[in-house]
Amino acid sequence: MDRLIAAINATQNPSVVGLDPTEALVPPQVVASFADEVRDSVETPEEAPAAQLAVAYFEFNRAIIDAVADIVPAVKPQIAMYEALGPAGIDVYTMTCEYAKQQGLYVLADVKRGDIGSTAAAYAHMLSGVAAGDGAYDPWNIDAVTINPYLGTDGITPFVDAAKQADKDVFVLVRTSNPSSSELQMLDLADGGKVYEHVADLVEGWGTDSIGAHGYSRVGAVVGATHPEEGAALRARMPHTFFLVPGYGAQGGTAADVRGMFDRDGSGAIVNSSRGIIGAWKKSGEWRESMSADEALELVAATAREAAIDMRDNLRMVL
Ligand SMILES: O=c1ccn([C@@H]2O[C@H](COP(=O)(O)O)[C@@H](O)[C@H]2O)c(=O)[nH]1
Repeated sequence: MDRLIAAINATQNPSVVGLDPTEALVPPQVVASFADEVRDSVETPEEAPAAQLAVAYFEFNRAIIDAVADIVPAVKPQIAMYEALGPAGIDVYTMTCEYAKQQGLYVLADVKRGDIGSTAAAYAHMLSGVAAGDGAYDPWNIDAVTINPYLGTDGITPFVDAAKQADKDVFVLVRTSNPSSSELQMLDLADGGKVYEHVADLVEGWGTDSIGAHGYSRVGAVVGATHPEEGAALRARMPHTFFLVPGYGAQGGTAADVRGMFDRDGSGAIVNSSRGIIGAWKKSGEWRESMSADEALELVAATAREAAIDMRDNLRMVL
């Protein structure tokens, strides 16, 4: 976690931009501008719409990354949006991660893996790469992954081991931001605690032997901005666990809501916003159907930067 904390300190900005493109979030003229190029490159006509969207996602992401790389420490590409497009989407996912790394950003792959140990070990190669001669082939260019703890310790250990080996990090779901999260996470345990509190204790334990120079381990926790009281209680309960805090903006979380998830020094957490930043162009009222694709991308970039600066300034105000 030390590299992430150093990047946060360098930008004085504990926020991460979520790269979650969807067809509705990319200006239509940007998608349309790739029609000819894609028609000539696909093997079957059926592949064309997904391939066209995938190329558009990359240009959209690139415009956003260029617009925010000097003011944010990290990006969080959400793999679901890319997987939905098949192989072309996966290619664009890896291209996006690589491009973000080249711009000096910490790349947090939101992939929410979780499986039995042997399969988790395969998934964990996303962090460690695969053996190639004397070295390793690492096509993903990421710094961290999100993981789901439902399968317990043997589903987590391969990721923690791979993170140690590759000097990377993991973030485990503890108290998620979604409305139904309480169905499981708030269940009472026989000893009087809640399920999410037990998961929190496991996560703190999984990190004990990887505590870095800033006092936080490689094993972080996902704690939703939509649960301010529980988030603050978790901060006290998990002194060595860095938090990834989604749910800011589009899901209703505010800077005041996340204040308690930071430590006394204003460290210990990074807050994500995806739609609030990458979809800011739609709310600006400045988009016109008559714009060219380049003009639309300029609007995307300018509004994303503005939204990222607003978020940074709002967080700074409460820290
Ligand atoms: O508890 C969780 C865990 C993950 N997420 C992910 O974060 C982003 C949030 O997107 P917004 O557009 O800012 O709402 C998205 O990728 C989720 O899958 C989460 O929201 N809550």
